[in-house]
Amino acid sequence: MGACSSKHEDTHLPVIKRNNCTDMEQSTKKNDPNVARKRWSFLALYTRGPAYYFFSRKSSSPATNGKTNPTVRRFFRRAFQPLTRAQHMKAVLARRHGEGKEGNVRLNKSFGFSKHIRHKCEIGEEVGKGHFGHTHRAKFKKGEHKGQQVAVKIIPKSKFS
Ligand SMILES: Nc1ncnc2c1ncn2[C@@H]1O[C@H](COP(=O)(O)OP(=O)(O)OP(=O)(O)O)[C@@H](O)[C@H]1O
Repeated sequence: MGACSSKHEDTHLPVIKRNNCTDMEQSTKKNDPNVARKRWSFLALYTRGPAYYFFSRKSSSPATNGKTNPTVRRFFRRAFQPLTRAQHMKAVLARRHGEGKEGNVRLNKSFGFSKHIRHKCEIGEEVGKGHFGHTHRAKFKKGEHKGQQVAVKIIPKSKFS
């Protein structure tokens, strides 16, 4: 009827009319999202799951009333706290010694020399610096290694806590 008008009538092109609308109008109605939504609204199963709202950044859950949940975001942004220097050192040593698979690893402090190393060695100048300590040139004063030049790495006790 009068509600459906077409440009084709002006240009005298053949127009096939069906249900008072042209084919062109039928196709535009098909592409209209409102029409499509109405048509499929009876399917209650066609809804987004909670995982969609949980993981998508742009959309927000209807439960939060359009507002984002900062706690959830913060949780996902930083899943693990960064290791402290001591924890890092423990992890490195555990990996080096092939431990860590059991879970609870204890740091082995039985290596190296006691604080009386200066009685045994003559400690010279610093030759380098590592992550955890500094390395010095040293020479044994007594014992089976007397006269031998070595490099001694000094790790402060604070790094072991
Ligand atoms: N035997 C050596 N002779 C000469 N220089 C050395 C010797 N051992 C270490 N150094 C010097 O000391 C620096 C630091 O050595 P270190 O072993 O502490 O390094 P690192 O393993 O990287 O340290 P970290 O394990 O603490 O991260 C080296 O870069 C090197 O220049």
